[in-house]
Amino acid sequence: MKALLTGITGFAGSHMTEFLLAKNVEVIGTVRQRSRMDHIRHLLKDIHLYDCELRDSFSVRTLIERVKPDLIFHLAAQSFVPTSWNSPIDTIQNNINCQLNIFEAVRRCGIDCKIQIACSSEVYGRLEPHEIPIKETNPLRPLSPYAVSKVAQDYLGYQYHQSYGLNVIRTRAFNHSGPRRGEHFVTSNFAKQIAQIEKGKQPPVVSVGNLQAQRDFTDVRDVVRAYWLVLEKGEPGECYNIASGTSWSIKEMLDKLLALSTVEIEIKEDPARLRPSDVEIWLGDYSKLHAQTGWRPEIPFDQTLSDLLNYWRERV
Ligand SMILES: Nc1nc2c(ncn2[C@@H]2O[C@H](COP(=O)(O)OP(=O)(O)O[C@H]3O[C@H](CO)[C@@H](O)[C@H](O)[C@@H]3O)[C@@H](O)[C@H]2O)c(=O)[nH]1
Repeated sequence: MKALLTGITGFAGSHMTEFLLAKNVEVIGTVRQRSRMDHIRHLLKDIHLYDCELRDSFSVRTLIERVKPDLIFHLAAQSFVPTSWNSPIDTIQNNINCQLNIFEAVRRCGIDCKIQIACSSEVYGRLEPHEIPIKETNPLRPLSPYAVSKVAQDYLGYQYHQSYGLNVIRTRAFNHSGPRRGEHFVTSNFAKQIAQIEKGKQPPVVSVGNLQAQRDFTDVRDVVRAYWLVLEKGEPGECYNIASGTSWSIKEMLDKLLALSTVEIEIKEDPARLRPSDVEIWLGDYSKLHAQTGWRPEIPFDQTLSDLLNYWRERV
């Protein structure tokens, strides 16, 4: 079986690759000139990489026609919410165009494959108190340009299934973390700062943004297992939440990281880290995914944070 991964050099992509190789799936990934290989260097001898600019329809079509994948995991995206405030058009164009190029290539080449698209809990946006925990049936009220791009990706997945019968499954992952998490995301950012403080490379002060927000964190290794299971057992055209079903405030998450450290650390709010609007609470209901595939989260959040902090301790 052949799997094509976009975003293979990224955080989720590298974990997805490890998962697929352990299942003896042939892994093919798309890269660009400027892609950094750090996360997949240890896997290079076991995978095939193709230069492909996903925003270019011709490149994507050529690749898909040549590879004829059985499975596509579409993980590439501009995924950092604050970047989408600074340059909304880039996030919107990038996230929508790349996915459309994949869909059009599969459709026009008549390739029979299953496609997982990485949508997001961000599609839900503003919530009413009675809507928690969040089900897939919840209204979508996106609160950032990034979230709007994910709504578009999500609905295009639905529409291509309805219109053309494309075998698309939409996953709405809530926050996820673990080793290799990009340093701009909150868990990784705090863990890296703590690791730097421990080594005396930063004064003993952690800079933070909004600590009141609550997030539902799942380990990335559980998330990629869900990505696999939805293609194996999920219903084409459907969407599935991937969540832990537990919510932590960002302050609670920071306290957990600080408790893993041996040094005294102060906390300081940095106004530049606050956002024009921030989703107050994520708490996902993953019962639909569980009923369809048997998935449930296995790795406790404390383990995720400990693995992440150790990851940074080895790198700073
Ligand atoms: N990044 C960051 N976030 C901070 C900080 N301090 C507080 N926060 C708060 O921590 C929360 C999480 O921020 P991120 O880690 O940047 O993630 P996100 O905006 O929730 O988005 C992530 O999860 C989505 C799924 O729910 C993903 O779709 C998205 O790509 C991303 O992975 C937000 O409420 C943010 O305001 C900080 O210093 N840095």
